[in-house]
Amino acid sequence: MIIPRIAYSTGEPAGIGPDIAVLLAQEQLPCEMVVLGNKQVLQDRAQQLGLAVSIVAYDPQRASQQWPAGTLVVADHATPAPVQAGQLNPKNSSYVLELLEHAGKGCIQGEFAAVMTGPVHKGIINDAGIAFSGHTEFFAALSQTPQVVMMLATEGLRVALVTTHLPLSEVSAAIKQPLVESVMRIVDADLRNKFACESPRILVCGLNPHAGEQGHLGREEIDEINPVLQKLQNEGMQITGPWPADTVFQPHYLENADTVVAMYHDQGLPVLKYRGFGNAVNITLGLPFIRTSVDHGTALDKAGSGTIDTGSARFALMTAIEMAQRSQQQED
Ligand SMILES: NC(=O)C1=CN([C@@H]2O[C@H](COP(=O)(O)OP(=O)(O)OC[C@H]3O[C@@H](n4cnc5c(N)ncnc54)[C@H](O)[C@@H]3O)[C@@H](O)[C@H]2O)C=CC1
Ligand SMILES: NCC(=O)COP(=O)(O)O
Repeated sequence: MIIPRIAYSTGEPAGIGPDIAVLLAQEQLPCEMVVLGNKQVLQDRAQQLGLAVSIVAYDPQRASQQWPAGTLVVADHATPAPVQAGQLNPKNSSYVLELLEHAGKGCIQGEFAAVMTGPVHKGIINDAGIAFSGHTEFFAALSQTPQVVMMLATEGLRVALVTTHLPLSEVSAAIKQPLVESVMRIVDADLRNKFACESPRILVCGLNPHAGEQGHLGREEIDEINPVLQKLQNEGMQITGPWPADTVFQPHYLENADTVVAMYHDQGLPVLKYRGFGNAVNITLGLPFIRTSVDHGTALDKAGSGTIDTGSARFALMTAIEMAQRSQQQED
């Protein structure tokens, strides 16, 4: 059996991304996890956590293998400035992006079966003068994919988004038929292909309160969302809506659905995180490679403290492995 080689990009070095690498490596993993990061930072963080790690230099020519508990396979990248847990430094932003580029290109070229990303600090990257809104958009641009979809999943609930990291003041203008249609098609296709969902049942939120109340509280449902849903229903897709977002997140609706599609980030993700924070995974749909992520941010206040929860990281890693194995089976 092929052992999947999964890249783990450790993200913001002052955050909990390096802690996650050290903690996950304390047990034997059912994959080869290649840690993209700085060797010294990882060693220092392990020492801070009081955990022993044996660091092995990553060699892309070596066959992928399982490593004993306590081993960290590291693809070493230099940080421009010294790293202190919890202290952001814009000088290290170029390093963070270098890790993502390594991960993304490695996936595109087949070196890695998937990438799991650790958390980055979007603000400090922007402070460094680099335009960056998130991994989702970064990997879309890197792979020249015109449209991707952010989806978070936890036990019993998946939420995909039509818009991602967009100021609320720009959301309404972005909700247009072509975008809504391409997002729904990607969600439907990836649930079939990557999650073995034979005929995905998709519930779509409206944008406005009460899904616009027949146009009295906004027209996006009538002008932009409903025509797309009708077109896709006519093609046989199991898609319904636009539902009022405060109605659709109820067991009665969710028990007959494979995913909810929300119109914007904070319409859908608070519900998902309320249900499953710490046990959720973020997956980018529509990419030409597999990317999963933790459901949380950099948690600067907890870096090096030994008090973090690795539940989401484990879930993200296991999801990446399962997706990679399914993709391998489809190719065989
Ligand atoms: N995948 C990614 O790269 C993500 C990055 N972020 C970025 O993270 C930065 C900080 O965002 P915040 O809103 O403060 O969210 P956050 O998730 O970093 O922290 C929120 C609270 O949850 C706690 N927390 C988070 N993860 C934890 C874990 N694994 N174990 C224990 N406690 C945990 C933190 O200590 C804090 O109290 C922002 O720059 C944001 O853009 C946010 C979400 C995802
Ligand atoms: N709230 C999840 C989130 O914003 C993660 O974004 P990305 O970095 O995965 O694009």
